[in-house]
Amino acid sequence: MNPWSREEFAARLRAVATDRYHDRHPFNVRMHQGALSPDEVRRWILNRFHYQRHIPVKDALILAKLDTPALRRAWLRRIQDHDGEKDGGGGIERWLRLGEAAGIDRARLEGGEEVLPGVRLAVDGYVNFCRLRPRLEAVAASLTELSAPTIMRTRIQAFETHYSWIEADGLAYFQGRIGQGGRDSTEALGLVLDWARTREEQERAVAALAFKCDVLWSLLDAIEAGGRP
Ligand SMILES: O=C(O)c1cc(C(=O)O)c2c(n1)C(=O)C(=O)c1cc(C(=O)O)[nH]c1-2
Repeated sequence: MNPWSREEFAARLRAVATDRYHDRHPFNVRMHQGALSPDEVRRWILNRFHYQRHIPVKDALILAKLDTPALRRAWLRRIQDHDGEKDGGGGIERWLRLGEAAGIDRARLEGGEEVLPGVRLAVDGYVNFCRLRPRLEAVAASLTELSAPTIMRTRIQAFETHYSWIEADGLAYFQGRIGQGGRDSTEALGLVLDWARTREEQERAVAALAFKCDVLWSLLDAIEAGGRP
């Protein structure tokens, strides 16, 4: 089978990142409508922290698959975005601040005891996918971020409107991700379009992105179902 043109391939990737994105998940819809209770918002923050803290781990696994200084330098920046260049900077710290702004102290977030089984499995699934699959698929999986700047803008507005009990400085994480997510996804899209040469490779990239949408979706399924009795 002939490969899709660059435009057709990009359009297929964008379609998956839109149609299967977790902004359509009922829990996310309720979050943005302002219908979550404070306990549900806190459950989301606690469980999503498990995802956040594993992002630099999966990015380190991807980094090890890149074979030029330029590619590694670009990917290293993602790890620094999350970990910061020194203590007290970076996205993980900002997520901890979000937790504190919502009344969850950092020891509770860092301890991770309330992370739900389904969330652990979904995050493990993503990390192991990036560990085991070739760079094309691991990078393609990050393309959910094509939809991330939009969801971040909507989320900031929803939090300001409906969850004003959360201190405003807690939203810095989302603000930072608008620019970072846009830049990261543009860069990753360029790599995937360049690397996938055959139709089979293109289809694998699309499947990797669909898998990642499922990871984000199951994360919310687990959070929606809630904790142990
Ligand atoms: O809150 C969200 O909706 C959301 C979604 C995604 C995404 O689409 O994968 C990421 C993030 N946040 C995020 O904060 C983040 O750092 C991030 C990294 C990645 C990735 O796969 O490399 N996705 C996402």
